[in-house]
Amino acid sequence: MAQQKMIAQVPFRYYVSLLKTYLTPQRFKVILLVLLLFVSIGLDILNPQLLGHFIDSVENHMIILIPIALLFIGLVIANQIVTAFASYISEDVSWQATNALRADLALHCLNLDMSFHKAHTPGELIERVNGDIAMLANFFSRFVFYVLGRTLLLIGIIALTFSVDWRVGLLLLAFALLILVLLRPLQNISVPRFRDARQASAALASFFEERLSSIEDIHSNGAQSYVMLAFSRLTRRILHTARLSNVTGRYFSSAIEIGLALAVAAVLTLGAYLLHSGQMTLGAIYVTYYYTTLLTQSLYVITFQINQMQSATASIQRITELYHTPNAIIDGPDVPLPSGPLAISFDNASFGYTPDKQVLHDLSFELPAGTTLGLLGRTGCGKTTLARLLYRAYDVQQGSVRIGGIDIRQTTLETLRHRIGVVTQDVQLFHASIRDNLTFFDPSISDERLKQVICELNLSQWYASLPAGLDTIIAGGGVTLSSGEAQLLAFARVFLQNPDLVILDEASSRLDPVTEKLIEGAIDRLLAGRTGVVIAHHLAAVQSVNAIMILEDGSICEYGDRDKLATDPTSRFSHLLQTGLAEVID
Ligand SMILES: Nc1ncnc2c1ncn2[C@@H]1O[C@H](COP(=O)(O)OP(=O)(O)OP(=O)(O)O)[C@@H](O)[C@H]1O
Repeated sequence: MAQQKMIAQVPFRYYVSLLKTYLTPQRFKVILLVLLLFVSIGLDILNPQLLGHFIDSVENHMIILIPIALLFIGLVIANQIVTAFASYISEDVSWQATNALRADLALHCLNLDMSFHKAHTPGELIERVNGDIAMLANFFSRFVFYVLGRTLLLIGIIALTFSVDWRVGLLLLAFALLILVLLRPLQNISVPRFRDARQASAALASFFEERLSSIEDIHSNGAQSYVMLAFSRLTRRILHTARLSNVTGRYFSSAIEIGLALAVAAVLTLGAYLLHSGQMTLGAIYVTYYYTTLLTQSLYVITFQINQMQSATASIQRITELYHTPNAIIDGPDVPLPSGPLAISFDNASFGYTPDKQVLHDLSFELPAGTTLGLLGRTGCGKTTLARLLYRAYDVQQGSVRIGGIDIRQTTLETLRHRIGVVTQDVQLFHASIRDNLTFFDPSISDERLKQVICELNLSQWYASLPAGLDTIIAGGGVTLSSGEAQLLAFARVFLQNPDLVILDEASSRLDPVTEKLIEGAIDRLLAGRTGVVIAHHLAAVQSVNAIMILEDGSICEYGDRDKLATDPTSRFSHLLQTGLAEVID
């Protein structure tokens, strides 16, 4: 219902602004295209006149028949060349515009906040950025240029027939208006059908993407048949909606065909009457007949393109919706953060993912710059959530979070995230080379720097075993990394970024004892001279931190200097040290 409301609200000026934004950079090509269209329209109108002359000259001026015929053939060939050139430019302009829009939308999606991404599956967004935008290519090329061109042709034809005989002109004008008026209600029937069809296809893409990403669970549970059941339900919906939308589209061509038959009959009857009364020549009747079919063809093209536009309309509506989805995390005025390690402070900060459930309650603490905090607590107590607030994956609902003394809402996301390095529990690797996985496709980082970081992480031996060094392709058919190795790569990424605040979320939990030992020293080096937050389930991971915080149900249960807490027999931390973290916390 909300969607329906939104759809009804896409204003005409949005189409204009879309065209203006994406066609202005290509204005010279657009001007050339318009000129070519004019030439082509002129030729379309001129050619039947030649044929009329030809027919009228058959009886008396045989001598000029051959030149007329040759000129006619020449103009037809010229028209075809002009049309081919125009269609090349039109496709070029439309795909350039479409790709520019695609890039803008992709960037918008990448920048949208985490709550948006939790609510929309990647499959759904891929369908928007790919499927819906492909629909728009039609709008940019065929609709704009063909419809505009054909409309001009239509006006030209009607003006010319008026000059031949005002009664014929009036008849064609009435016919064109009638068809255009009839199309309006048909359009209202089609738009929702097209939209449903696109939505059904987006739902399938989203479903399949989600299932493929959990393929391991599906295999291990033998759940293929259940997946296929849901799959066939979705494909049935596609069948139903696509059938309905395509059949609705047929109404247009049927209306046009019937209209053409009526118009030709009316024009020929009128022509016969005028011929008999000596007011019209046979050639003029032929020209009128030709114009009637040309006019009908143009109406057909216009309505067919409007028909196509219906799908573009549905796409535009869905793209508009996505494009105007505001980012919940808004850049501040870019108050600069101090250089060097960054202090952290939470002031009465509260947060919940949903309004009905608060996850962190009224947190207040300060962590001086250059010190490291070990964050402990039961599963689900809010450790990861606290870390997410630091890099503004989400914003607090009450209170504030300050980094380097600055409220993080006063900085920009770029500034903030540039200064923070994060290693999360789930390391995402791309199907790309080790180099690209380390640098996030940034070519300015040299191979020497990468090798230096690999060496610092004591990964030289592992690196030597890679078949193609930094060019080794990982994931998606390439070299498969263990989760430990993947985490080591994530460490290397943070090393390269050289941040002033480092967050390690369960960073060592997946490492086997040997690998863990391997990078222990590297972690110390990574945290040295920086502020650090280490979320851990292992007490070993918080051995060298300066401060300890224990969270319980989203509140601070204990916070203080690690050594002091360790030696205070009444502290929760010293109790953990004696009993072992696993029994008490997990
Ligand atoms: N994206 C999310 N949307 C809604 N609720 C969430 C989301 N992420 C976490 N939660 C909920 O918030 C609470 C705190 O989760 P959080 O991941 O911060 O805990 P944690 O202490 O890091 O747990 P763990 O030790 O298992 O990683 C949990 O109840 C969890 O279900």
